[in-house]
Amino acid sequence: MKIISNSVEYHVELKGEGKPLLLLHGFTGSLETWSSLVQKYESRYQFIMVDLIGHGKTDSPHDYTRYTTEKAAEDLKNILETLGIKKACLLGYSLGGRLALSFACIYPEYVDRLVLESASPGLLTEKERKIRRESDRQLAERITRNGVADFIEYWQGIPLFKTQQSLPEDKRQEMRRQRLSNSETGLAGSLLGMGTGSQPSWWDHLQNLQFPVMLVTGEFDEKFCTIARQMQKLINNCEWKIIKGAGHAIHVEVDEKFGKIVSEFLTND
Ligand SMILES: C=C(O[C@H]1C=C[C@H](C(=O)CCC(=O)O)[C@@H](C(=O)O)[C@@H]1O)C(=O)O
Repeated sequence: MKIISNSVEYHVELKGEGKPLLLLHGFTGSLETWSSLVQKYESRYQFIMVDLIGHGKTDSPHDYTRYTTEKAAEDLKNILETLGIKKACLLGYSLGGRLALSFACIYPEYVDRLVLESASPGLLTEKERKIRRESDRQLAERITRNGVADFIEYWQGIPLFKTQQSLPEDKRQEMRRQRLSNSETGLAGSLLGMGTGSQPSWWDHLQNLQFPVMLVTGEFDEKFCTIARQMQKLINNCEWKIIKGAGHAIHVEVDEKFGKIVSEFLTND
């Protein structure tokens, strides 16, 4: 289905019955990344899958200021309102986790429980954010100059995704296909508008979260395990799961184990 929020046409798919669960994919991804999870648990949850702005079948505006975290969070609020959903659980992966946390900080009244997979609350200092904005700007420039295929060739090879090299070929090809289905405009806009250096820092807000939060990181993803360790100290009601045998994209690398821990957390009243 298509839902329009502030002139952006979002591609949204609903599947399953039960507790509403909003699923937010990562940078260069699409809602297709959740197919394994949805297939296994559609009898327990009403899955709301969204292609984020600039991704998948959702619009990719040319004005990168339309991609800000705050505007993307407002879009998610508008989508939930359009669907008549007053409160939902959220599961966000990486960029989708940063957006899920941003949504939860801005619109806490809509959040039942929050699962953050390999995600951060942003960067602590303006100096870090400035440096990151410049590196994301250079990546965006590369995408615009050389195209998506060149960028994905580079992106899938960064150290953060090292563990994905040992995935079965069919899984690697599926990830590649999803990444290649995105546009230069959308990926560049996402980096420029809602990159890690462009979003607000939520570090000082973590202590205010009142709903249950589960952080999930892969044991081989040192960077995001370090971030999760810091986050857990600041969040009142917070579990942190370190998943053996996984790197950054846990829901792809160890999908069965990931689905089990998420489902246990979401049904643990
Ligand atoms: C490389 C870093 O940051 C990027 C890595 C992960 C985020 C993401 O969504 C990747 C999803 C994927 O390709 O599977 C991405 C983001 O949050 O936008 C970051 O730019 C890093 O070292 O922080």
